[in-house]
Amino acid sequence: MAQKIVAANWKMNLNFQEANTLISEVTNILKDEKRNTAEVIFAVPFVYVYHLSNFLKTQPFAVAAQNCSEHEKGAYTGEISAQMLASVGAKWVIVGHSERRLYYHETYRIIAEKIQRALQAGLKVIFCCGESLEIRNKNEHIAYVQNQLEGSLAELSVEQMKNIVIAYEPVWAIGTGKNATAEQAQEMHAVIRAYLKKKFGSEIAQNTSILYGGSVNAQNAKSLFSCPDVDGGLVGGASLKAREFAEIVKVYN
Ligand SMILES: O=C[C@H](O)COP(=O)(O)O
Repeated sequence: MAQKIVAANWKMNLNFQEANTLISEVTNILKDEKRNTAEVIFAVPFVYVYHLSNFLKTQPFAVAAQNCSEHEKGAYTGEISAQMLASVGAKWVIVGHSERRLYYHETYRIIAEKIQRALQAGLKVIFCCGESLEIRNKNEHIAYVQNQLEGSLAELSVEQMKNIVIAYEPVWAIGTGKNATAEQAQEMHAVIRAYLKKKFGSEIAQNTSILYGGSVNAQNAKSLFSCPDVDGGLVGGASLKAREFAEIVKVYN
């Protein structure tokens, strides 16, 4: 059975003070709840990873970074390695987000290398995939996502796959307020699970969490999360509002 997960992706938002306020508000709201079944992760800007990991140390919430370098270490000015992130308390890292693929030209190969670095450093990975509107309109979305999976996950072992979560994020739904319907999400999640079964076997297919991302909010989370192959969400905009994000987490209560 795959773990249910609700992950916040703050992207490049919030100054330090705002970040502290938000995390305090969210965790305060959630701490009085009967402990829900979902794991809650906050993917925060690099510069807050150390501080927020310490802040959450005694609480049942984990910190993720939003990216890491494909290199282990050395002369890569401005880069942050997976090992550095692990050493300051990150437990997770997002890899292959469509914004990284689009704006920073991350290829399947670079993403595969980042995944290897992250796993070597002991981080768990949220691997993102998803098609653009153009590809969906050509009805090529299924083959496209299958290629993304094959392009970056194919070399992983079954053992390594135990530390991978997949986030299906159709690009046309990200930040647009236009989420995929439950049917569209379920269709692709089933495709992803079928890929996992074929490539890594039934156990990995059953136990890998597959999250949906793209305009998830407190109104649509319930219907999206009740799809049989949707194991939670990767939430952008709505994760910047304490009450709304907490409502999304509470879908699993
Ligand atoms: O990583 C999160 C996704 O890009 C979704 O962002 P959004 O919830 O603002 O659409």
